[in-house]
Amino acid sequence: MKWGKHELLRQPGKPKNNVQKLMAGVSLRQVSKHLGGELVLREISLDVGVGECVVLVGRNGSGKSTLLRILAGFLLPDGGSVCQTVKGEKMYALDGLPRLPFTSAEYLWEMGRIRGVRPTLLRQRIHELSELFFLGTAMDQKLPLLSKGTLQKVNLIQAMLPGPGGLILLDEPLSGLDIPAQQAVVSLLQQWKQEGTSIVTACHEPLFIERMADQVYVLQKGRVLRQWSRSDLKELGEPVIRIHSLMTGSDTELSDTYSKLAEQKGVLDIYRHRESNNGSEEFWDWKVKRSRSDHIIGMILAAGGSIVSVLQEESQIHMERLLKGHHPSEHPGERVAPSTRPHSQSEVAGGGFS
Ligand SMILES: Nc1ncnc2c1ncn2[C@@H]1O[C@H](COP(=O)(O)OP(=O)(O)OP(=O)(O)O)[C@@H](O)[C@H]1O
Repeated sequence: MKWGKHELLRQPGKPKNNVQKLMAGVSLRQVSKHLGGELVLREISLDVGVGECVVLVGRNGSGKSTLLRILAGFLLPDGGSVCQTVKGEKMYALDGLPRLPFTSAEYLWEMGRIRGVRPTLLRQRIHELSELFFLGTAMDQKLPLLSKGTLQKVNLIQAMLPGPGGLILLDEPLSGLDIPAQQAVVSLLQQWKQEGTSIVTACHEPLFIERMADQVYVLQKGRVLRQWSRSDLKELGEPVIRIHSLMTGSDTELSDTYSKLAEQKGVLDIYRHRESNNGSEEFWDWKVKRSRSDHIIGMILAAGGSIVSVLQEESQIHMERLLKGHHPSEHPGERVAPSTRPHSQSEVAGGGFS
């Protein structure tokens, strides 16, 4: 389902595209914050343009939630300045939605009213968002009884009631959500971004980062370790498809096939899993560029292999390395020569899935 078929959340007169990206939508300069006697944010400077998405990544305790709370105005910085010229509402879905004794529907209604959304519009928005996030009967359940993922959906919906424009702050928005709900959130946020909504979010989902981020700030112990831009993410190249194939033949034949196919354009990695020491069957896990996947599947079949499964789109961001400060497109490992080993071990060409 594509949000906006009713055009309700589109602000009249606002262009859908070509939103001017002002570097001064939100600016933090040298912001520091102590909590419990500890310096948890150290001289953070950050700019969010209008219609830009900034993603904060970092290990637990690196300061992401504290930074979001400062942007939301829940915490005041001890040092530095926060300047916001973004027009429109400031919306937030931060961690820890209180489990108040309301049903989801009651809670969303009250939150919308507090935010000043007119009743007719509010009713429409609650209806559309609850459908989009597949809330179903959970609308009539009390918040304390909701599952973690469902509570997260309610949290996101309450943040989105004012509609696009302004600034939205999201702490791990996809956490606990099922795949359809994750996809719904990402496509809605993509649409909101195009309509000029500035987004700041702590998120560790590589595909979210790849699709949404204009800037990525890597936090480490309260500092900005690295900052990456959209152009850095563009170096990631196109999305990746995983193919699982069954290959048959003698050791020599399989090695020949491997040598031939591993060099094909668009092949990024191949893991070889031998079924048994004596047998002539191997499972190969492939990582290939999407644009070459049909061609490579054809080559596998032509080599006498069969396709066990094809999985869609994997992000090329290596999160662990990103958190350590490496460039988003940098991958570990080099291609190694193929060899055959027992089933318990696997071979890898060109690094690994990790
Ligand atoms: N109210 C508080 N009092 C004292 N220390 C706090 C408080 N809130 C957070 N901290 C500390 O501040 C540091 C940063 O916490 P924060 O929640 O911002 O990190 P985070 O990057 O969001 O972590 P996580 O990924 O686990 O959510 C941590 O060391 C945390 O223990």
